[in-house]
Amino acid sequence: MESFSMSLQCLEAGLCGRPLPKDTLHNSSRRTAPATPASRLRLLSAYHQEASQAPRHLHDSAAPRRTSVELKGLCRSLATSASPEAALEQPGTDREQISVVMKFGGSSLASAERIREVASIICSFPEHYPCIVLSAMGKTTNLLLQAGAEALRVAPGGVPSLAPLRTIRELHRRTAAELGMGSREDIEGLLSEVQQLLVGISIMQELTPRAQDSLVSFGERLSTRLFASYLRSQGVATRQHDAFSIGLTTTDDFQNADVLYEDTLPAIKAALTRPPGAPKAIPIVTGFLGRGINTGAITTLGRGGSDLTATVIGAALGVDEVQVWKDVDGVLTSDPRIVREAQPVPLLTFDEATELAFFGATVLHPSAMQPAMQHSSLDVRVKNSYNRKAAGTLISRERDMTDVLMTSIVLKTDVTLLDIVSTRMLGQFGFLAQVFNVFRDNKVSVDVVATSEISVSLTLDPSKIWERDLIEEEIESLTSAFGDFAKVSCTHRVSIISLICNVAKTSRILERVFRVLGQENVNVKMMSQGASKTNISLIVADAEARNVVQALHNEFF
Ligand SMILES: Nc1ncnc2c1ncn2[C@@H]1O[C@H](COP(=O)(O)OP(=O)(O)O)[C@@H](O)[C@H]1O
Ligand SMILES: N[C@@H](CC(=O)OP(=O)(O)O)C(=O)O
Repeated sequence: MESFSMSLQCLEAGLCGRPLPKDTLHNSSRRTAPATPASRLRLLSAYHQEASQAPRHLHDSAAPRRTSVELKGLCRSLATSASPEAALEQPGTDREQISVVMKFGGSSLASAERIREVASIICSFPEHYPCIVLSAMGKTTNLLLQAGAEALRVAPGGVPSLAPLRTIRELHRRTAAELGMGSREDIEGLLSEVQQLLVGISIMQELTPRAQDSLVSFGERLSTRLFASYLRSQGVATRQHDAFSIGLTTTDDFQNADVLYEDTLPAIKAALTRPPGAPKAIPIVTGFLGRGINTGAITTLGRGGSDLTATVIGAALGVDEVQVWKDVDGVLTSDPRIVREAQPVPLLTFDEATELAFFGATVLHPSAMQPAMQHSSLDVRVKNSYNRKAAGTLISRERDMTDVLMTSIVLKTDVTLLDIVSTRMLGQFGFLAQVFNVFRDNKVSVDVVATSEISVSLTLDPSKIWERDLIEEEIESLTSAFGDFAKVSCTHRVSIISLICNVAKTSRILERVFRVLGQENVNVKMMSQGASKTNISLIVADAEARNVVQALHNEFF
């Protein structure tokens, strides 16, 4: 254990480790000219080669459970290339301020074994002073949501034995024990607080969006305390922060709050900037959570919102790179659950990543690129915590599109399609404005739109509908809101297939797309080319969608 403690201490002091090729991180403190896409590709492949020479157990997700003795070996193997003295001479080994934000999602934190792996990943970037953003462990957020729903169906006395609550309790206690930490007061305190909240929900027989956000916040509050304690037990100075206590301020839209950047960025910068001479500690910050500006209550940033927390913190601190560590080799050419042979995409622009996330690729939060695009000059790198050797995906402002045709194929299912036809004469003035006023007044988001002079076809964002328990009822009230100025027909269960592609080559792309659709005997209900110039959307029936995605993937990759 001592050796691992030492290595992590060295990491904290910026002394230890097998330095990765500096430029591969694209965030050295000595960054000079921005790397061109081609040079970044070369650097990515250099990193790939270098990393693949590391011991097998560093990247093999099937490797046996690592004991502390093995962990010692791992840290030693990371510290082979330089003596502390030599390492000191390298740039970035003695950072005064945070130089990188690293976010680890639930899948990277599913067990004690994964938590050890995350610690060793952090250890493998000795040239950086990291800020760590964590999601809840494994499926804890889903379990908390289930516990909330079940609390409404049981008497208060039945709450302590609710199955999801028991699973959460056991997971955190077992993990703490397996990490050698035994019973921890802070963890036990939060576990009893979450139980009290569930009892309250059961007594009130009410689960408001506000209470639900407080409820799910326990996932990240638990994981960050557990991880910070673990690193401390290994000799690394850490400081746990709840993002809502260090100034991450949002609107009061519970369950899907928007970050208020003017308030948030300076507050986070002040909270996480180390005063000169103060002892160094790695901040471990809750992802996903904020504080509502008017209510002062805990809010959440939408499912998968920890990616956004990471980029918000990165923008506040002015770092060059935010790394989001997942369970896949980067952003892939399609959802691997639909297309097994999907491949990593090495480079993406922020626009492409945003479209991809918005149209259904759950790998990134749809707003996560916003701080990078609007409030800083950072890049985002998607990496695999189960396979460090994989180069990952580098997301930046621009890339060379000369040779790009198709980048990724994304599927969003269970969408509702509305066809809205004017009942008035051709060329009716203000028809489109009237249509969109109805959506504004009903606060319903629209995904894909296609228009003619007297009709509009559009799809409704299923996540927004689901969050507000709309579905049938709300769609009915929405359609009646069109009154007598339009006739509305509604088709449920359609899918949006979004082709994230080089729209400058539309003719070549569509010629191949329609050939495939013809071969598959599939009829497209609607088509739209995004204003962002990175996306062509096709609307097809749900039942046909997965086959179409697979067939298009075969065609283009
Ligand atoms: N285009 C895509 N590229 C990569 N992963 C995708 C894509 N579309 C969907 N996914 C899914 O996203 C998952 C990773 O996102 P997520 O589970 O939110 O990670 P984390 O919880 O670690 O932040 C993958 O396991 C994969 O199943
Ligand atoms: N725990 C939250 C926030 C999050 O970002 O999670 P993940 O990084 O595991 O997708 C969720 O499940 O939505």
